[in-house]
Amino acid sequence: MNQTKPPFQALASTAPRILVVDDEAHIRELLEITFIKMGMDVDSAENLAQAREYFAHYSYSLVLTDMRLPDGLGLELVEEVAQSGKNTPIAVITAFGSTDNAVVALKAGAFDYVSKPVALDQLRKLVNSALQVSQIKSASAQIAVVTSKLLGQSQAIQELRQQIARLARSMAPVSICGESGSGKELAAREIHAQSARANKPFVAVNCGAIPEALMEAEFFGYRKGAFTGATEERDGFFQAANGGTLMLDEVADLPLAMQVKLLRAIQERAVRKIGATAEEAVDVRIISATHQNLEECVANKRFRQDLYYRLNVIELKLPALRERLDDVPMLSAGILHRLSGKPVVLAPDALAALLAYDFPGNVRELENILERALAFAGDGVVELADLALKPSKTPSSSAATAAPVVLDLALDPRAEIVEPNVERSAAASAAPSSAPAAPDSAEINSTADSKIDSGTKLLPTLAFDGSGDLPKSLPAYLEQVEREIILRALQKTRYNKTQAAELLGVSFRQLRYQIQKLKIDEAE
Ligand SMILES: Nc1ncnc2c1ncn2[C@@H]1O[C@H](COP(=O)(O)OP(=O)(O)OP(=O)(O)O)[C@@H](O)[C@H]1O
Repeated sequence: MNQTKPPFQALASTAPRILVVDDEAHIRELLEITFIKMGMDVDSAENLAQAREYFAHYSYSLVLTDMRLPDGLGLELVEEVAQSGKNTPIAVITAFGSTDNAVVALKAGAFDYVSKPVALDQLRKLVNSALQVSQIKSASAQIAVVTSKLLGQSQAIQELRQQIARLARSMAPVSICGESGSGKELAAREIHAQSARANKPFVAVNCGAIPEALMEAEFFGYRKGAFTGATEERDGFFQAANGGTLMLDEVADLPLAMQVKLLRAIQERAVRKIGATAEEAVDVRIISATHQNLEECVANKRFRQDLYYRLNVIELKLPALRERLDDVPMLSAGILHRLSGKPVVLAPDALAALLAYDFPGNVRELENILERALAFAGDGVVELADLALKPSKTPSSSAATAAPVVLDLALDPRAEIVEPNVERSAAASAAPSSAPAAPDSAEINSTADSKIDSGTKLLPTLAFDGSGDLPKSLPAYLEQVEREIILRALQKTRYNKTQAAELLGVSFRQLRYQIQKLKIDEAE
């Protein structure tokens, strides 16, 4: 405990050093003892002025400050430390129940917070994360540039990569917005991969894909015997992501009742399994994403303001591809290389056509276009016609023999990126078999085995009968086939997209993308 020693002497110790700022002597003492037991050196300050002096003289692995101090607010220190350029993680101690303060501090640059009364195990976790952050902090900016999977050299993407590297050092919830296919999930994965949580799970949950009746079980888990069919205890998404990151994709699709439960879990950092009496602590960083305007959802009362406030601590905006078309050459080269595994080039007029396109489906659409083009391209060159960007172009007859329906869906490059032991997407895991059944599951089970017939069977219902003349436009024809099949699957599943996707053998995201792309009105 160094408060009585003459300050600012040269340091002999190489142990991590922590600065505790609190005006209450007994709290300082408790914290000092805890940190010393953890093998750290501790300096204590009882007000802002002292804290500033310490911070100016020493390098710290963590600063931990109370919010209310005799000569000012802990928030001022948060801002000063965050802007000091020293990359020191700072965390705040908030009064019990004062989560608003925590949000304000996180927004100002705090790395994390603990609430009074301070739980020692939470404190230890916080310190361990801070130490890891300090260790990786200098390397992380370089890692971001060298190993980022977010391709592109545009100003917007460079800034995005820098923002991600900064966000990776904090625990603050991040809300990612951007059009469909613009890279929101990829960005979330990067934040996780560059954070101190990288070796813990990243769990992506598609909130729009979980039947409402199963949500609580999916998010929080359940105890054996909690309801009929709960034959064994099961963890939910929160437990699966413990220590790591939980991505709530399409968060605007959460029903209001679930929003209340989620807010509580996030605030308390604890969840209660269905059928359990006690809560269990969970240490999860939340990243949410949506392509909808959350503020509008709040204004329309479809999204709770308090949850919005809690999730939207830091906002990350993904630019649409049409706003950064200068990234198209690099993205195309990267995607073609990934898909074909050998050198493939874009003919100059093909590249020019892509540069003139506005990509309503963003990078995912570019991937789709290139994947389809690769199927047509020969000799390692993708020609303009292979892109099939303009429906008026007459396709070659050899292309017309390709199996049409399978083509667009099966070749979709967005097959879920499954990383070993980290992924548990809601769409993929669907309902726990033993959890309460979705209202229409009985009907689905009866059809689940019989996948929709292959495209050739459907052809007679379309203008082209496959026997003589070629269709006037192959892309338009294929779209029509695809639209018809998707509509049939949707009707058959009473517009349950998760089950329709299962029926068609594609992922939920793939189906949702096709529905948007083909502008399928679900009331059709
Ligand atoms: N900058 C990028 N560099 C390389 N690939 C990218 C980039 N941005 C997106 N992608 C790729 O585009 C596809 C779509 O990205 P992603 O799934 O992250 O989008 P999204 O915004 O989460 O979509 P949705 O809103 O539909 O959930 C993925 O295959 C992803 O790897």
